[in-house]
Amino acid sequence: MQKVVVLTYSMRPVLLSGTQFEFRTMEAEERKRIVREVFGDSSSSDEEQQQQQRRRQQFPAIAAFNGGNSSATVNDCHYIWERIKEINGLWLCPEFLPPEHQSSLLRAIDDEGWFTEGFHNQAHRFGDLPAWAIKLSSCIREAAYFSKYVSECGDMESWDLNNEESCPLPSKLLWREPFFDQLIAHVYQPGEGICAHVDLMRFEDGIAIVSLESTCVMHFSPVENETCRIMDVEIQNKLAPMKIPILLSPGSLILMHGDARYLWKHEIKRDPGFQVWGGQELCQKRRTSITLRKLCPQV
Ligand SMILES: O=C(O)CCC(=O)C(=O)O
Ligand SMILES: [Fe+2]
Repeated sequence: MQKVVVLTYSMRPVLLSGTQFEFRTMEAEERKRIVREVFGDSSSSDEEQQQQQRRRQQFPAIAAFNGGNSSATVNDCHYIWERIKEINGLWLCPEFLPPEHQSSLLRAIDDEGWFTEGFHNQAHRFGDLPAWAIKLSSCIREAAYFSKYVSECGDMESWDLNNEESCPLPSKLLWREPFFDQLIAHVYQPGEGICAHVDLMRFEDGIAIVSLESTCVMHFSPVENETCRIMDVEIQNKLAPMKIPILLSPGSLILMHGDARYLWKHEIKRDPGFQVWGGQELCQKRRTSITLRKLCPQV
């Protein structure tokens, strides 16, 4: 029997078609050393190509999404993220899924038959996620791992393993298993949205939202708390209208953790006058979104 040792972040021995896979846990330092060994510290363009090839082999989720066609890898294994500077823990990847992946995702949702009755606009799934959602989760993990972002001074930066703030998700969330075990698919007709809320506390930190079809603006506003109540009126007035707009285009992904998940509400208001970007009212069509979260362990 062939025996393969896979270094991973959690202990999961499994047996797959005659091959025994033994998963061994790695400590953070060892992980860093291996990542350095595999990807190297510095790179010429040749080396960079080889690195990308190796990464593709290691993280085949994107390729698998498109029937094994590895040429479909987004941004050649580097995902460009925007850190929303006003909100700690909020990251946007505007071009997460290329159009062909968006279409296959919409087809997969359609095939589930959740929305065949026109009046259904939300479907929840707990526990074992459908195969397409598991692939999507892997793509999200890949995107968070192979991230580049535009720094304050406008330079393109890569994730610095020693600086969690430069990564769209802290490693303890990025490498948890399962990454997600709950999903909601929403379908919004023009004019429909979702009121301001913080996601329920029964879900862990680290939430992903993938947007499909019509572009929309999601607004983030701070949760009112004791500090707000005791602040003087002038400060309150300054804070009250504070709404941070984020443009969610088709194929985009947002990741929320920490403050963004617990201290800010998010909402989509599609009444006239609220869906404005660059001074222009957005044209509204049907919008679909997929929210992925992990349930807190039951006590
Ligand atoms: O549709 C969206 O983009 C937001 C969904 C959302 O906030 C949720 O499912 O909790
Ligand atoms: Fe939400």
